[in-house]
Amino acid sequence: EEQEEDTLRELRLFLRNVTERLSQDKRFKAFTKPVDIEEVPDYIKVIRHPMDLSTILSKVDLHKYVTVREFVNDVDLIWKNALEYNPDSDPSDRQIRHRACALKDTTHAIIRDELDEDFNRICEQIREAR
Ligand SMILES: CC(=O)c1nc(NC(=O)[C@H]2CNCCN2)sc1-c1cc(O)cc(O)c1
Repeated sequence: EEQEEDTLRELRLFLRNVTERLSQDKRFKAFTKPVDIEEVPDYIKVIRHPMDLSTILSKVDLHKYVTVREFVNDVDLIWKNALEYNPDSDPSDRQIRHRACALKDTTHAIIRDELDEDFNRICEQIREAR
């Protein structure tokens, strides 16, 4: 009903704000756009479920997220893919793994500090009812 649409509108505003803040952070530049298959042809063979911050922003606008949990699941895809694709000890792998861990920790810290528990519970109840 109308109250649910008000709640989901507020969720989309929160998720857009978090996504834009992550996308503006220079550390996360590699995570802002889909990996270019021309540039990195073996990527799609190794990583079955690619994800990036621009795709997440598009999903917010397409009303794909009803809970913060679904949003965090997609952010988790980004950094887990980066850890999986960059397992080696060479400096470029280490640098992107460090940035992937920073993306994880930054996202979870924002959610812990800025998501109201009662608001989150209402979103979870809307998800269960659908
Ligand atoms: C996002 C990601 O996981 C990624 N990983 C890389 N790894 C490497 O280049 C490692 C792989 N092991 C051997 C030594 N090179 S480059 C790269 C990337 C960075 C961008 O700025 C844009 C983009 O589309 C992809």
